[in-house]
Amino acid sequence: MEEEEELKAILREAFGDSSSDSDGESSHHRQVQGLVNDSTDEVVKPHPIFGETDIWEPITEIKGLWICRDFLSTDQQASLVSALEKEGYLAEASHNQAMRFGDLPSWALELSYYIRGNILLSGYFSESMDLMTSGNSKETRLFPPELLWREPLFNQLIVNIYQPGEGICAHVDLMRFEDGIAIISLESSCVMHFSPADAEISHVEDVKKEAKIPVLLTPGSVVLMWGEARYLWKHEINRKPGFQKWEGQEINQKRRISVTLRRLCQTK
Ligand SMILES: O=C(O)CCC(=O)C(=O)O
Ligand SMILES: [Fe+2]
Repeated sequence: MEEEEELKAILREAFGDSSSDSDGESSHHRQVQGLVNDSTDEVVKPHPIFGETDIWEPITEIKGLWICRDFLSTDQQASLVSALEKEGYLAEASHNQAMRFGDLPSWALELSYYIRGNILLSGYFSESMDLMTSGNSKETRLFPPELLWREPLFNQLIVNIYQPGEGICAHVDLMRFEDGIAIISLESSCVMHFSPADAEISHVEDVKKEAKIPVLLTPGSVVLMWGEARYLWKHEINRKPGFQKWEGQEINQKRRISVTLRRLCQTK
């Protein structure tokens, strides 16, 4: 029971108090309310809120790298693409990139709430391991609480639009961004490769300098990158012919859109 009270408080914190919210009819509020059985006031194990499943998979070779493949349902992906379209992000035909700092548009705030909520819920309802608590070793944690509870969770976004054949070179995200980055994928699937960042190679145990770890980014998925994954590994997407293979099959490439959410380091 105590845990249930705690969970309710956390959900209220993550999503706002729906009873006192003028926007009480918005879908995520309704869904969150659905976690508490009105007649018994008991917390029920939820239907996944944001997609078919809300399972977070660790990429076991890389500490701090997680993916939730069904983060956004097909409908939610379509709504996000049309929000981007309406705001002019998709206007250019060629590869382009649009950045926003500070006050994020409402769809990006909603994505942030979804990410926080989804992390919290999977931690609470995971039977095999508690993904959130400090009792867990740092390496197996989904996302450290100090990152999860910062306000705002994210204050910068990049929308990348890639035409078939276009990708992004191997890089570590700039140090002006804090730890804890989320990447949402839309439209075409693609393989993102992770390789050790040379300068830091000695810090990554048991990993060969040439290691290249492929991760399949499916539409509607979200990737979380923190700690070693964020600082000690480069990530890249090479969509030149021959590089986008998954389980021996070349991926049929279409336009791909990604939304990257980050937080700028505070300036003194
Ligand atoms: O498009 C992606 O999935 C990754 C984008 C990225 O790595 C970046 O903008 O730093
Ligand atoms: Fe990046």
